[in-house]
Amino acid sequence: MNFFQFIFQDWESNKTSAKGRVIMLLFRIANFCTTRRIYYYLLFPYLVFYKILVEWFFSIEIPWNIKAGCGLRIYHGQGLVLNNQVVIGNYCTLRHCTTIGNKQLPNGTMSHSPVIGNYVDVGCNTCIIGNITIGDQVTIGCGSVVTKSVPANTVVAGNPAVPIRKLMQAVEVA
Ligand SMILES: CC(C)(COP(=O)(O)OP(=O)(O)OC[C@H]1O[C@@H](n2cnc3c(N)ncnc32)[C@H](O)[C@@H]1OP(=O)(O)O)[C@@H](O)C(=O)NCCC(=O)NCCS
Ligand SMILES: CC(=O)OC[C@H](N)C(=O)O
Repeated sequence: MNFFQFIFQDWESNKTSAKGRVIMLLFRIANFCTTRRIYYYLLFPYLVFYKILVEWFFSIEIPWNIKAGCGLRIYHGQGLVLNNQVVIGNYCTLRHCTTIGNKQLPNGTMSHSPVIGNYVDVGCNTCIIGNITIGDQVTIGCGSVVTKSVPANTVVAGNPAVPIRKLMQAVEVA
């Protein structure tokens, strides 16, 4: 998928949220700098602008260099923090007051960050931390704390998050 297809898919996914559309457009331009080193140097002033506008003023931390699939939906656009090692699949939804990141291990090092599959729907006020994988088409209930991997087609909720339902119908993953 090329740069313009990403922008088109995000635009479509965020059609109910003008703020989501703006954030994703700004992110995709910044994320374009990961494609070649030269773009990083040429667009460095833009990366500074992106960081100041989106992090400081919008209170959204989507690092410019994360791997994020197409059609990423940002609902409400407040208080979202992602570690720069997070990987997000296609057509996921992220809501406000959500953190996806690493944790300190007993030996003092930092863990990897979660890898999120396709069509994952993350409820508001959620923390997903550690070296874990969230399978395709998982739904995470609002207020959940997820510290363990979640198999595909599962609804989890709570602190700690536990499966509350298994989805019978899986959508076809692009
Ligand atoms: C997880 C979720 C998708 C489940 O929806 P559902 O399938 O309709 O589930 P139900 O309401 O039938 O609840 C099933 C059980 O899970 C519990 N449960 C549901 N959501 C929960 C949550 N977020 N945290 C803890 N428990 C939850 C219910 O209390 C119920 O428990 P019980 O069987 O002991 O009575 C939904 O509750 C949710 O949290 N969606 C997030 C949406 C969101 O973020 N909205 C904010 C918009 S800004
Ligand atoms: C706060 C609220 O109910 O928002 C609804 C929105 N469609 C969402 O799922 O995030």
